[in-house]
Amino acid sequence: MTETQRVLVIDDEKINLKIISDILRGDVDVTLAKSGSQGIRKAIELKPDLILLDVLMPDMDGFETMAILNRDVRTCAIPVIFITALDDARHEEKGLLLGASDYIQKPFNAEIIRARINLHLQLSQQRKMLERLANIDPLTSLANRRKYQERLFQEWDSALTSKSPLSLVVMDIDDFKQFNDHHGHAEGDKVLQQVARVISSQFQRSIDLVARYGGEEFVALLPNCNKEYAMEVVGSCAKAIENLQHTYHHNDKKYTVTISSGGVTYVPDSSGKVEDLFSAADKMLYLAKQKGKNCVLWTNNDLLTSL
Ligand SMILES: Nc1nc2c(ncn2[C@@H]2O[C@H](COP(=O)(O)OP(=O)(O)OP(=O)(O)O)[C@@H](O)[C@H]2O)c(=O)[nH]1
Repeated sequence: MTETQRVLVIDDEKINLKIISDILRGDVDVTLAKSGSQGIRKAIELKPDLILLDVLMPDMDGFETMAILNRDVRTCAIPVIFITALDDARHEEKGLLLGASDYIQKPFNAEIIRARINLHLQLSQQRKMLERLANIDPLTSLANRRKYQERLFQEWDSALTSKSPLSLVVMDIDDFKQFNDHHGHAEGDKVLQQVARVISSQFQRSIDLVARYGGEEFVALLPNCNKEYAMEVVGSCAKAIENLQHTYHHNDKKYTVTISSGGVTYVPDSSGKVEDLFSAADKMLYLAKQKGKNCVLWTNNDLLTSL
């Protein structure tokens, strides 16, 4: 089922807001704002698929509003269509140069408005689909490494500002080569999918990011999260994965699929480097494997600062 798309209309004249919402009603969700500042607030809050923005408004005009929307990471990707007067070529040009996707002219022509808006909503949908494809691992539907890297930098900066602990854990399936050799790659894929589902169901805070780092390795990035909570969740993941009871025999010994994990909790400061966070967790993972696998090892600031 496709979601109804949302269009935000920003115009100081009530009559224009009414005409446009009458034209669009039924096809899309319409949200109205009667000033630039109100429009910016609603754009941040509702993340519309498209914004229609009047050029001439008192206080903050359309160009200023667009410049603020462009500077904010939460709104800069939302396409904007300027509303201009029919004979206003200079404003059209300035709007397009600022990055507007298109313009519609007053007095309004219902058919042209519908056609233009439908076109831009289609483009917006395609762009979102491409964005999803670029950020999601196709086998497990988890975020991919690219998405994880992007979030890591954002969360590092934000933890640096708020001086809050950032936890990172790397989880790796034990002896997965043996499992593949015994059951075949297709069964191995199914295990990866199940493990991914288990891991993402255990990390329940909406701010946490779980991603497939590559191969049989997963990462979880936990903003504002202390070591105790992070270790508890990772422990639950490990138990739930063992309980899946994927077993096989190798050299007359029975094996069950398990994971080893390495984690770090760190309050970023200017002396630390974001890359060292992963290195510290990965080092813990390495030690967990050395220790005999199926266990969790964790570190904190000390290791990170000595890397
Ligand atoms: N089925 C399947 N296997 C994968 C995928 N990606 C990586 N692998 C396999 O994961 C295995 C990883 O092997 P190793 O790096 O030797 O690690 P391991 O056998 O898990 O050993 P330890 O990490 O030391 O516990 C290899 O056999 C890869 O082929 C995948 O997408 N699907």
